[in-house]
Amino acid sequence: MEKEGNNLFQVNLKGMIALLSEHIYSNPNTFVRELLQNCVDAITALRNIDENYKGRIDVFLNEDKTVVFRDNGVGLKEEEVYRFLTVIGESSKRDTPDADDFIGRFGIGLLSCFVVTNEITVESRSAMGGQPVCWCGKVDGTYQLTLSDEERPIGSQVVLHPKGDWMHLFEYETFKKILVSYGEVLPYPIYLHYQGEEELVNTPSPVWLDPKATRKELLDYGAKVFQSSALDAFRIYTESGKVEGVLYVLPFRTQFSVRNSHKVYLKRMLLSEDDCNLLPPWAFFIRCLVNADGLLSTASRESLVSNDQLKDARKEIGVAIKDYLRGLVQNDRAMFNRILDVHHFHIKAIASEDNELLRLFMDYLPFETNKGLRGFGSIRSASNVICYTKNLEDFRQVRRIAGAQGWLVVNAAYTFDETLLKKYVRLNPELTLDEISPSRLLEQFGEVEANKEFQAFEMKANELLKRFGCVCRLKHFTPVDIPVIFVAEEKENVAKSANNPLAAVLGAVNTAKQIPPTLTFNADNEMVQTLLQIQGDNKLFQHVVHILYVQSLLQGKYPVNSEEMELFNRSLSELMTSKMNDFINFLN
Ligand SMILES: Nc1ncnc2c1ncn2[C@@H]1O[C@H](COP(=O)(O)OP(=O)(O)OP(=O)(O)O)[C@@H](O)[C@H]1O
Repeated sequence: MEKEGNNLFQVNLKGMIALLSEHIYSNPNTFVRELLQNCVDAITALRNIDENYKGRIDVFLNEDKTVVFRDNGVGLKEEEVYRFLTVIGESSKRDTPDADDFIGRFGIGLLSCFVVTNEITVESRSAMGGQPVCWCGKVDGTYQLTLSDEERPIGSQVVLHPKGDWMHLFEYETFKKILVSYGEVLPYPIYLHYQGEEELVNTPSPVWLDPKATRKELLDYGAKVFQSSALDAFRIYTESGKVEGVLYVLPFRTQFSVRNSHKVYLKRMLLSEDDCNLLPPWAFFIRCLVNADGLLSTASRESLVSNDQLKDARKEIGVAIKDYLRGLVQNDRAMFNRILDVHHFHIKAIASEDNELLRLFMDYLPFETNKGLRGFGSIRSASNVICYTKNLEDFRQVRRIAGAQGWLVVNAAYTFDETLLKKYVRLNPELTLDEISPSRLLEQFGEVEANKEFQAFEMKANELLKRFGCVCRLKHFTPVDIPVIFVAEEKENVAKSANNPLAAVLGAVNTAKQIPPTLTFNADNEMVQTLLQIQGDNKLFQHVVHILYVQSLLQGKYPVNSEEMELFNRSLSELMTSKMNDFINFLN
């Protein structure tokens, strides 16, 4: 039966604590971050009243296996303990005018301690007066609160009794490493106390947040932090999200799919070793070491909330990277070339979506041509007509012949290359693009005169290669040292390899032919001229045609099927045997 009125949900406190403490924080070290952060926030609250107040954090790894985080911050009064420590989700940092100054805001961070302890004790004395308080919360959801008349300094200390399973986290070296990783650049000094010794473990003013730091200082710092030196380093600052720090240019080629390691801090607390979506998707050649004072973290504090501010910050970072590259082109060409050497693929990606950078970078971008790797500047200074092939197959086929015709041909098969060429030519009307294909190339070859000898030659050669679907032609072309050239459009190329079942299927689907596979004999080549003279000797003629055919397939990197290979081997061995017999006969 339905009851009237608004009813309250019941909460299983124990389950809730387990959920929040064990599942929202994926890493057992998280409690160090949460406790440090509470210390920092408490000091910040006091500094908002007195800006000259000197905060400090002391962490004790005690002999009795207790761990203490102590701060000289604002502390808590009795009623604040009731309000903020006994209610899950309540936070003193959320609904205040200076909320933006604090790292915490969800009111659940302290619960992360329950991953490593069954009991949390908070001893505190408020800077705002009142008696010192001692609150002890247990993992079963119960707590005790006592007031004390004892003298205590202003501030708070949190005491944990680590659970057996997690004792290894409290070994000196391990614990110090965790403390340093989270607290390294927090704005107040952190002292670690162990066996009667005290050591400062952080650098409240790190060089990478110093606007006056030199390039060398930034590079040295990056090399230490990431254990890998960078090609270059430059500082950035964004209005949106107040992101400040250093971007490093990676010294090695990166894949679009590979994740690099970064360091992203939020209000000086380490947030993630991922870029947290601060970098634009094309900036894979960049590693970031940044602090964001104006962005929000998710509750697990392992990534940034994906909001408009983050989007705008990412845009500003994109602009900063482009500005940096633009500055190099104008003032430090040597560095730009070093970066291009390693990251030209990414730089091409940037130029392909930004006309201004395209104009600026294009002359320096490398393209593969039939005359080796060339900067676009050298390609366009050779001719206003930019010849290019769309795919690698076409490029392989045309490269040598085109070279002999004096053409410079760009292989635009790589990602971005064709887009870059087309965009750049659109921006520069004095240039034109000319797509070269094997069939276009064949059209350039000179016709032979229509005499009977030539026609008979073509007919006989055609007859021999008909079974491979290959047409034979006799033409004039350069260079003269090439006796034959085989040209087939890509689809033909696939269909040709009939011994491969997959190729046969594909061939059946791709029936649209552009040009038939054609073996063109060079009428200006010495061997072909000799071949023309032995048309009468059928065997010898056959062998040479077969060998030239298979050789041209191999040279053009076409697939050669087993029938073709067998023919090649047989022709070659018969030719050699007959030549040796001729020699023996000659000797006798
Ligand atoms: N060292 C401290 N000094 C003063 N107050 C503290 C201290 N530690 C905790 N508190 C109080 O306890 C509250 C709850 O702390 P808790 O760490 O659970 O959440 P939070 O810091 O407010 O938010 P978040 O969950 O985002 O970290 C705080 O809002 C603060 O009022």
